[in-house]
Amino acid sequence: MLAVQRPTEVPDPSSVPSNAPEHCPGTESELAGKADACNGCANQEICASNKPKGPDPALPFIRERMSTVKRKILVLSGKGGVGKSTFTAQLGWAFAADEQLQTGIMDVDICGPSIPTILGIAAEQVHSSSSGWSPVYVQDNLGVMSVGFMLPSSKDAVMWRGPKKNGLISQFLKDVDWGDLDYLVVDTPPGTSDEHLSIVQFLKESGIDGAVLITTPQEVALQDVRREINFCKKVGIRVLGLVENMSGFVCPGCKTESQIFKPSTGGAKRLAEETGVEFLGAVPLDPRIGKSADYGVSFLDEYPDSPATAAYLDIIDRLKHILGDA
Ligand SMILES: Nc1ncnc2c1ncn2[C@@H]1O[C@H](COP(=O)(O)OP(=O)(O)OP(=O)(O)O)[C@@H](O)[C@H]1O
Repeated sequence: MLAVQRPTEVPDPSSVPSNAPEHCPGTESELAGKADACNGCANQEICASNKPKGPDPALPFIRERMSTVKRKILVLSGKGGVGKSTFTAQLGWAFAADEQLQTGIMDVDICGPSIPTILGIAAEQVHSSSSGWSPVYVQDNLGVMSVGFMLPSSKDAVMWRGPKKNGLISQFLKDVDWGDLDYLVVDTPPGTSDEHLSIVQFLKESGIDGAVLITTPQEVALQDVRREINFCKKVGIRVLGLVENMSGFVCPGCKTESQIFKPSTGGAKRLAEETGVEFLGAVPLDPRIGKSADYGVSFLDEYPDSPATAAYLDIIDRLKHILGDA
């Protein structure tokens, strides 16, 4: 009779993928891919491959690189297309509006890296030197590293499996010469996938200050954001707050606000109250946000008097307070 292989130790939560079966031993365990619980799991083949177990050799280099970064913030969303990259870009621009602050944006949305386009640097290339890869600079104090810079064309999608994504994220964290940064904002893919687990695993020692969660008011998006909140709890990331995006339409002519995506269940504010998460604020739907992103210009600078700019700045202010930076 075959011996039943059950993990005897509690796995590190950051090594348990979100789609893992019950009793998953964790990707770092000696039993990864080989325990009974692994049978039928989508990740079994990767886990059972002979990749060396134990601490990743990149960790000391990442720790060294990250030692000059004061704050590391993740931007997460349950669903795609809710405005996560747009928010990341506005956050970067708003931080960089203070000339004293150095900000970096790391775009690990491997399937849809839109940050270079939104920031108007899609045609740029990454250069490497003896001290590592240089970020592409939007302005002196706002640097960007994105998988988008590695693609032959912005239309090319990357279809990489877990280990390759893991390798790229490790390289972004250890080989990019960010220099001294006040803020490193990480734009992640929607949902909770390999990229999220990699980030958590690689930054565990250096510390993540927290995550900002983006959603739209619809119930389908809110349901998915609940999963993100649970993920953050599971892997021990502080949720800095929840942002509701595209939360009402302000007519540029008459300034009347109408609810395009009417929340049927109380929206993000109610969800925040229910889950004990801070509600950071709501950004209205404004077609000029999409236009600014297409032209790669800062919406905050282009439309300083718009309700959406006021909302973004309010949210960012609140975020700074929560971080203890204001
Ligand atoms: N408040 C807003 N008003 C109007 N348009 C918006 C707003 N926020 C974002 N958008 C537009 O919505 C679209 C999706 O935004 P974005 O790419 O930031 O979403 P995302 O969540 O990062 O998507 P993905 O997960 O697919 O990368 C873009 O065209 C963007 O310009």
